[in-house]
Amino acid sequence: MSDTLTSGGANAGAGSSAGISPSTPTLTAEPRMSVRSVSKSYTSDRGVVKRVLASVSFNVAPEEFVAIVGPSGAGKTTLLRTIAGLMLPTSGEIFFDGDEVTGPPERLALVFQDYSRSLMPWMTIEKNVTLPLRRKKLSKDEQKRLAAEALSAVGLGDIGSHYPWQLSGGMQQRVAIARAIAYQPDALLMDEPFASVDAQTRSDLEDLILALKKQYGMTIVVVTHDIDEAVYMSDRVIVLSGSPTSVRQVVDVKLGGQRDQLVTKSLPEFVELRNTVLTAVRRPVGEPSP
Ligand SMILES: Nc1ncnc2c1ncn2[C@@H]1O[C@H](COP(=O)(O)OP(=O)(O)OP(=O)(O)O)[C@@H](O)[C@H]1O
Repeated sequence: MSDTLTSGGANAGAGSSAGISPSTPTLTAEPRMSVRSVSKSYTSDRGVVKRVLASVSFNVAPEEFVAIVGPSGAGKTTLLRTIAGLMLPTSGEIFFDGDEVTGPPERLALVFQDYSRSLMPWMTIEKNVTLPLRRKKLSKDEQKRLAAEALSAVGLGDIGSHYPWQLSGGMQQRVAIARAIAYQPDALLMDEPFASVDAQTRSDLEDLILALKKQYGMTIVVVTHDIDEAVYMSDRVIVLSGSPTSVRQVVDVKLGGQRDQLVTKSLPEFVELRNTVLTAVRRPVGEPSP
């Protein structure tokens, strides 16, 4: 285990409040995503400027699973939306496969927490899943094939003709995941994807995402409030400081590729990693990391 900043080339933003020194990138391959000194401020109608991100820097390697955690209101969603190209940074740059992100990259898909707002209630499940595929200009048959394959991959093979409101919350979130998978993205960004489902469904969806990641070889970045979830699912956990946010600490999660809800979470290494992440999240501003 390491709680330093060397893995995957992640580093603390300049002037990190935790006083962590920048790391030496260790990646050999070109990163899938590179967040370089990204700052983001919002300006209110009355001209008040609020700085939310303060020089955030880290890389994400191809097929890596990175979890982002941090205090409430730190700017996690802002960071994810900026990486997704849904808004531009105030300063700094984001690269996806070496190209600067100036809008949503085509090979990237998003899953948000609120499935009830991300699925179109008047469309069948099949139509919801094929919706983003229109961007790819595929034939109708190919769209249907990809939708059927993705729905089957999330365990919902036979509900293409149903409507979202006929499904449980967990099933709707599976549909949102299927929609992302059908798009065959290289990378998946997820913002609190399991926050609105019950505990059992949550662990099922965590395992589903891990299985899909293996199957499709995706790079995944997830924002979560759940420290156990962050450690259980990821290869690295990036801990953000309070707003204005920078990278406070990066924790390598060396638990191997095979995760199991009972076995993995009972390992002493898991407990130690969870404590390391929790301590980093709770550390008061200005207090250096151990
Ligand atoms: N579009 C916006 N305009 C102005 N301020 C915003 C906007 N979006 C977010 N903010 C502010 O930026 C700060 C960070 O918000 P953000 O949602 O990114 O944090 P978060 O870490 O994801 O929060 P949470 O942990 O509660 O989900 C908050 O103070 C929020 O009010």
